[in-house]
Amino acid sequence: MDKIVVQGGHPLTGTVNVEGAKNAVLPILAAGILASSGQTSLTNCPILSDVYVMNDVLRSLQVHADFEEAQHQITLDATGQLNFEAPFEYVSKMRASIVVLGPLLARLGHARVALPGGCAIGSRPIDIHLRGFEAMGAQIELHEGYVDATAPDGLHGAMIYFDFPSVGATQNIMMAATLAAGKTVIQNVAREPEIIDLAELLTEMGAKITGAGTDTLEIEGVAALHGANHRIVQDRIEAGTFMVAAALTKGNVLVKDAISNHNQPLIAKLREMGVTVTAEATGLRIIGPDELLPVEVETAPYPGFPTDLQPQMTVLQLAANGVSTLTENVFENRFMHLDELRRMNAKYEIKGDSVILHGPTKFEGAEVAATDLRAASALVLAGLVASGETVVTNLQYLDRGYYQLEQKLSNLGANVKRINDPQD
Ligand SMILES: CC(=O)N[C@H]1[C@@H](OP(=O)(O)OP(=O)(O)OC[C@H]2O[C@@H](n3ccc(=O)[nH]c3=O)[C@H](O)[C@@H]2O)O[C@H](CO)[C@@H](O)[C@@H]1O
Ligand SMILES: C=C(OP(=O)(O)O)C(=O)O
Repeated sequence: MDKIVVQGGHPLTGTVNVEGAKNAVLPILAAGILASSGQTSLTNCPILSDVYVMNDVLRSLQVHADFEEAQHQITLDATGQLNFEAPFEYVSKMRASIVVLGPLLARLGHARVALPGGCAIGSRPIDIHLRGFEAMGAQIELHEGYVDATAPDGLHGAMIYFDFPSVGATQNIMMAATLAAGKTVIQNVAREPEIIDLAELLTEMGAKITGAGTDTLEIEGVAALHGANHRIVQDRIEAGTFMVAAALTKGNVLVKDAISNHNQPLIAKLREMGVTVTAEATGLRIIGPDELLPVEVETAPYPGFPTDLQPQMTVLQLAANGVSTLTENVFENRFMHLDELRRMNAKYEIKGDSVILHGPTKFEGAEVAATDLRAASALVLAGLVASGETVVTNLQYLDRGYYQLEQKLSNLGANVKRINDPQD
């Protein structure tokens, strides 16, 4: 099993590159299913285990998926006879594979997709997705662990209101609506940059979509979509992770190509904590202060503070000089990294959805295990400022969303190594 070993105490300096966004490329790969003619060519694709899993899901559906890693390019061909079933074997490896349901149903009139389970951060139901498909005329049955969705006469446009601006439901229903008969209006949708990226790809494929990035989407169905070329948007969560790391280590880092508009809530909180954040021509420069100030943070759907930066942010708050709070409003169980940080000398109390974090923490190196993707990066970050050696295990989570994190951090001057220990 691989481990990351960090010797703390080195400020980060230099320039770091950011990959294409995991959360953009996954639904965009699923959108490739919709192209009944031509190939879809995607550039700036990140080399992540989740991307390999999504390619395998597509291949199980008879979509040809070719990943040229050296070019960060994936070419999809969905022009052949497609299979309508995404089996448990693949879906169980990655929740996000549920976004193939909308494209399959729209293209084939039938989709059978294994029900994704919950995960460490929450139970993550898909009721909003399913109510959306039903409003568009689909019949949904749940049996033997599968969602069976049929619309033999095709989907029709509908007025849909989401109880919560779910990212995945917005993507799934938007994709299904591109080929539905008539107009679909979806209110209270997610506004994340990854939704805009997907809408841009779909538009390049011939879809008629307005309102991406606002709380209402309008989609006029078309008869067919074709392949297109698209560059995946930069990963704002990876960028944000490096921004936090720079601030934490009193570093001076240029996060290349980071899009400041996509990380406004983080930038605002970093500035409140005394961090210098400057937009430069080629990215965002982060300079950490000698003393971090405590701050209150609440996660919320975009444009609120992203839940996917919450674990990393708690590390920064624990390092701040005073008492900070963090309220997690998106997932019901996303504080598991704190149990591990406690082993590194963190002091905190959880009260319902909030945690009170007592800084300043003198982090002490320890052996800690990641419980999910962002917990993994948060533990590596804590190691950067801990005394002695920190060993982070369960790196299968890290590999879902970070490409060569240890390499990028050591290029910035950190003492971080990834080692393979065959004894484990
Ligand atoms: C691959 C991907 O893009 N993943 C992101 C996506 O996940 P994902 O699309 O799964 O997140 P959602 O926005 O759907 O979920 C947010 C909340 O809504 C709840 N919910 C969602 C759907 C539903 O039908 N019913 C329901 O109750 C979930 O349990 C959760 O508590 O957005 C999350 C919220 O920003 C991010 O943390 C994930 O990194
Ligand atoms: C929670 C995340 O991803 P997923 O929805 O794929 O589990 C994440 O990227 O932090």
